[in-house]
Amino acid sequence: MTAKTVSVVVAFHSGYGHTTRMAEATCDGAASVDGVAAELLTLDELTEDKWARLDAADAMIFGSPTYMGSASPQFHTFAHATSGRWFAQAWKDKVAAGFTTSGAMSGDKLNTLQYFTILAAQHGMHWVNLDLPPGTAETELNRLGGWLGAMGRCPGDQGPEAMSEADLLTAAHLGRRVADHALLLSRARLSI
Ligand SMILES: Cc1cc2nc3c(=O)[nH]c(=O)nc-3n(C[C@H](O)[C@H](O)[C@H](O)COP(=O)(O)O)c2cc1C
Repeated sequence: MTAKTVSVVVAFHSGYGHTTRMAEATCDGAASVDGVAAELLTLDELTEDKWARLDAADAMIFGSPTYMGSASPQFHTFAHATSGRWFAQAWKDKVAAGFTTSGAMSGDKLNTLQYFTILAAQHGMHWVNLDLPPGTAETELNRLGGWLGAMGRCPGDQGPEAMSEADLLTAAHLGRRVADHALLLSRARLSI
């Protein structure tokens, strides 16, 4: 039996490029796993082709900046537009995970990640958390200490080039973890 290539789609919105950097790191992490094809999918404009790529994915990693304590309006528009797929439970048993960026240290990022988990749960998806203990130094993975997903933080007066390397490595770790889980699930299905 030939092993199937598992597909991971990083579905994200970014207003000013900070979340794009997290998305790229997440995608690179997922793509580094053998047997996995990973791609970026921006949610600014939702085309039929993008919906088809999401429908075909084994795993989706949701990404958005935290705006006003939640995901961005563009991400919310995407989430609402999935309601037809929710009605048909078309994404049931796909793997899901998420990441977000903010300007403040907390910035209420947790609320954005919780919003993603509820979206995934409504679709019957399997949420993959971040299995990293909180970092104890600015340079350590998961320095912001989240468990639900990857968090990035960049002060409001700095551009995307100032994103923390530790946060980008944390995002890459999440990408690899999601890819590993999607592979496991895919192989388990093939062996049934
Ligand atoms: C409309 C708006 C609302 C924001 N709300 C928050 C917030 O609630 N908490 C926070 O820490 N930062 C907030 N920020 C800062 C962004 O989260 C931060 O700059 C982030 O890195 C932007 O990511 P992006 O470049 O991908 O859009 C807000 C920024 C904007 C433009």
